[in-house]
Amino acid sequence: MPAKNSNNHDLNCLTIEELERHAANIMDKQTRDYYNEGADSGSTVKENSDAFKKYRIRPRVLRDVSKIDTSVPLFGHRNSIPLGVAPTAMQCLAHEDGELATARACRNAGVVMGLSSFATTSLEDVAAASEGNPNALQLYLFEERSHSRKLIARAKKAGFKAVFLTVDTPMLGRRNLEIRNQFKLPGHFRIANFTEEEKEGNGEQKQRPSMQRTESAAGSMEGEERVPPSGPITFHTHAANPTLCWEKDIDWLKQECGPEMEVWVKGIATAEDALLAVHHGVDGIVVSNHGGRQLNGAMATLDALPEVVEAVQKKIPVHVDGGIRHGTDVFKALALGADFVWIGRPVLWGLAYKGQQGVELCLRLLADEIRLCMGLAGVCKVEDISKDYLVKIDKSGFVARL
Ligand SMILES: Cc1cc2nc3c(=O)[nH]c(=O)nc-3n(C[C@H](O)[C@H](O)[C@H](O)COP(=O)(O)O)c2cc1C
Ligand SMILES: CC(C)CC(=O)C(=O)O
Repeated sequence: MPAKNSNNHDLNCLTIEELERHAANIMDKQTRDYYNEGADSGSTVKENSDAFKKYRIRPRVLRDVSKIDTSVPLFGHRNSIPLGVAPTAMQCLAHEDGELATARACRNAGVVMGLSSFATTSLEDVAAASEGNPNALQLYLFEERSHSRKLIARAKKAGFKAVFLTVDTPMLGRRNLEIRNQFKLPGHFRIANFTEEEKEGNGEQKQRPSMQRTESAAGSMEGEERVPPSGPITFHTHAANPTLCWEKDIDWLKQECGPEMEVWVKGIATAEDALLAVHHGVDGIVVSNHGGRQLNGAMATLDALPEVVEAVQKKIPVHVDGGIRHGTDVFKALALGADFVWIGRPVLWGLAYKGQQGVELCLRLLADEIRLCMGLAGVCKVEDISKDYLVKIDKSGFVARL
């Protein structure tokens, strides 16, 4: 069978599920387990995807859908689809070109890229590869402020449009395969945004930034005085920061980012926190449970979305991620009030499958599905997608209008 047909389809890979299967065969076990697993039993990873099945689309017909515009405004640009690439750490594990491949694919697709603080490519190199396509820097705000301050200043200088503060990691979730595999970043890779800190070394920082899980990720024991992490910047010592709080940290971050970069919070799951986010003047919210990698047993993000949308009352944009694998999933999330969605693992699968080409394929599959879904549902513009286009099906099969 030819690998491509006249529509330029990759005949071996026509869906995100197929991409996942190809990637699983290509990645080594350590990487596959690290990328794909969730916390504890992994039930939240599954529920994030399953939540979409509770909704069905109510298509409208005879509406002239010959001109469909899938683009949306974001960070002063037009994003070609209402979807962005969520920040995921250490992309060089999937493919040697890592974050550079993702940045180039995003640039070619006109899709925003979120870059993890714990990337294997520096933010300056990613910005250069993006050639003006907008990026957001995901931030793990360290207790040791000077490192974060430097990173923010570098992102500003490199032209990043926003900082996404991850707020669902006061401690790191327990990922059992990661522990069992004694997962660590192979020696030839770098946590590229912190190599300067490593060189500067303060005596305790002679080792290079490592990725080995340590028990300090769980925070201090009751009665023990908490000592901020020192030594090499590892994700297990520095990504989790149990001291983060609204009062102390959000104002500080807004001040550091200044007018040049928006400040978003990633990892909101309740109306209460959404209201606090609005109160503290952040520029936007991402409803997320970290792809089920943090609190297993948390609500699926699609289930958390309506209360956040209701609380925010359109005062700031609400985005969502978690389990999005089809164009129809994007449509459903938007119909429930999200302004935009982000995808995490599918991009890693694309990278593993064929590097930049694989990420382009991933984005193209979803872009095609979004357009097709809009056309078949009778919607020409993204802003016209509303809850009128959805019904919810409960366990007994009862169909309810929203
Ligand atoms: C392997 C992996 C690494 C991740 N790294 C980060 C990270 O460094 N920072 C962060 O805020 N979220 C991180 N995430 C979470 C994603 O940004 C996103 O919330 C999640 O992947 C969305 O769910 P999905 O993978 O089902 O699309 C990571 C997710 C995965 C799967
Ligand atoms: C640097 C990390 C903590 C990456 C992450 O967020 C994850 O593995 O889920």
